[in-house]
Amino acid sequence: MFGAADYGVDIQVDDGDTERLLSVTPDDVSAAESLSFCRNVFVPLTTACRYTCTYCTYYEPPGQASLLSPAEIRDICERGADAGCTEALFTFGDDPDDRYERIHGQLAEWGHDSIHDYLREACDIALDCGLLPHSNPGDQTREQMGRVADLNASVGVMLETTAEVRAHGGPRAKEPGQRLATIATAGELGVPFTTGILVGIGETARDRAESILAIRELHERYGHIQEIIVQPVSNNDRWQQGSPELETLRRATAMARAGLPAEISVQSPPNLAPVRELLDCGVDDLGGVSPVTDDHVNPDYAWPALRELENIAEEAGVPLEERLPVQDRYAASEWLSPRIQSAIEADSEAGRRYRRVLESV
Ligand SMILES: O=c1nc2n(C[C@H](O)[C@H](O)[C@H](O)CO)c3cc(O)ccc3cc-2c(=O)[nH]1
Ligand SMILES: C[C@H]1O[C@@H](n2cnc3c(N)ncnc32)[C@H](O)[C@@H]1O
Ligand code: MET
Ligand code: SF4
Repeated sequence: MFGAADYGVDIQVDDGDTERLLSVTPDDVSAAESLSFCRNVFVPLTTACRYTCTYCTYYEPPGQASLLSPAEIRDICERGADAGCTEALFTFGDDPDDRYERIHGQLAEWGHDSIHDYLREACDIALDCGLLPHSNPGDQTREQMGRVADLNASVGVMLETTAEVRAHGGPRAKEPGQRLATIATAGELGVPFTTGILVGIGETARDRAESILAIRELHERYGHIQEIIVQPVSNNDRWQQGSPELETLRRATAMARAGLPAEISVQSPPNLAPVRELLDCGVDDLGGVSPVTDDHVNPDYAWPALRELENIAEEAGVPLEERLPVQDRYAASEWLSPRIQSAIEADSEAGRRYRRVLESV
């Protein structure tokens, strides 16, 4: 349990008063009544990336970066569909800049003038294989997101933090302003959205509170945030500064739960976080878990088997529920394009699989 600690963070407001904007006490947060997860395949479209985040081993420099071919995308998606998955997760490097001539040349050869134009084809392949696309291409302009919105069940980008941190520094720095703009764009376009905070990259507790409040504000404006991931940064060959302490993660998770409306799920990734020790802080989702592919962003951290997720839920005394990459409350409304809606409703093997997942909860 929480102990006596007050999880609050003082935020100094403009007029000089100190206001407790995000003050969390044990009474504000309790364990969720169920745990959900989504069966997915991870499709790493390209390892090219305009940024160089210091904790990330995913991106590769221009001479080495790769691009999956349409045949490779289809192969991953078919394996996913065969394993009962419902989601194709397109997570890849942020919009490769002009240093990546080779990648742009390859895209041009395949008839695409941008990575988003190619993502559109990739989503089409996933749908054709019976998977619902969830794309996480990092920062996007309105035009880029608009290019792929109708072929995605949901879209996501980790806010990570509103703070300027050294981990994002250097000549090609990820900027919080641009991340927030991407989340706002999704709201304007009416796209169900996943975001999250990355804990332990040099941000303070106050920065985490501000990040959560920024997400809340955008959700209040657009109503499009379906879940927030509270993700601990993990050690790898490029990042050896360690992961956050359990207590830090507990505070961050509790703060997310208490600071956001109940309809927003709080996700803890079971391959990166000690989920069992976070459940009483309000976690209700275990995110996308793959029976088929690695977590290509954190390849040293294997997905737990379904049996392990069942154990976690059983020990907590709550049901484990499979979900689609879009939350039920967006599923049958104006939030989804006709193409995605008809994929869910289709009288096909995939449509029946989606409805089984929807009806199981
Ligand atoms: O398998 C993963 N899924 C990741 N997901 C997918 C997530 O686990 C769920 O599959 C989605 O929430 C859709 O239901 C992300 C989704 C986002 O929108 C933003 C970031 C991530 C990060 C990961 C990730 O590192 N690994
Ligand atoms: C897919 C998401 O994974 C996160 N990400 C990138 N590198 C790491 C790491 N070492 N540990 C945890 N998360 C990471 C980024 O925030 C990205 O948005
Ligand atoms: C591989 S990282 C995930 C997608 C994107 N490059 C981001 O940082 O948000
Ligand atoms: S975390 Fe995403 S944006 Fe940062 S370097 Fe890795 S792939 Fe690029």
